Amino acid sequence: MQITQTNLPGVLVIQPKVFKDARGFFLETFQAERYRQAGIAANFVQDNHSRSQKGVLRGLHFQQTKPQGKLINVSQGAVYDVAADINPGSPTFGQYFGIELSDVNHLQLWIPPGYAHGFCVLSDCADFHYRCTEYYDPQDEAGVLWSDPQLNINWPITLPLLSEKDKQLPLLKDLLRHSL
Ligand SMILES: Cc1cn([C@H]2C[C@H](O)[C@@H](COP(=O)(O)OP(=O)(O)O[C@H]3O[C@@H](C)C(=O)[C@@H](O)[C@H]3O)O2)c(=O)[nH]c1=O
Repeated sequence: MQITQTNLPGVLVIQPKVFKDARGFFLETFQAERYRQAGIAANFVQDNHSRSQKGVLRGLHFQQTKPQGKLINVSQGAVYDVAADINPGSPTFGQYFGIELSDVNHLQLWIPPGYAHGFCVLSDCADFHYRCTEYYDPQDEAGVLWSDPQLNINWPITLPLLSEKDKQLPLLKDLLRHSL
């Protein structure tokens, strides 16, 4: 497995070792000791799977007091996945990292607790999996609008399909003003 650092502190791209043979392929999507050695020293408590159709965008989401670290992979299809630094105290505040994750490249993304996260679907359908370091808490969840000009994310789609909740997410500047 290969680990690549990104522009955001702690956000890592993981290329697992893929064993291909006449039957298909095999790969380990998680192995506690090896991922710990790679810098992902996390206690995972919840596994999630969402399926989305082409053009869907979910995000940008985070939990406020119990932030979730997320270890992400796509088992079917392709997505553009984004971690955004929304912490005003961070040297990379306002920056983001985006990467295509797919069932062809088998890449994984590790997003430590504290970042906002979202993705959009590039294939007809995508099965999106993520392992979290904190339990989901609907009272604690928050978000930033996907098209926030301050983040200026270069999404590979222009007219995404959004949940009603995600359409109404605030801009980062308004979120920070209210949390002061
Ligand atoms: C995220 C989540 C949702 N749900 C429920 C709540 C709701 O009825 C339904 C759909 O929830 P949402 O619309 O919030 O799902 P979704 O928009 O897919 O939310 C996810 O988006 C990505 C980008 C993330 O980073 C995740 O942390 C999570 O926020 O599933 C759970 O039961 N557990 C969970 O962990």
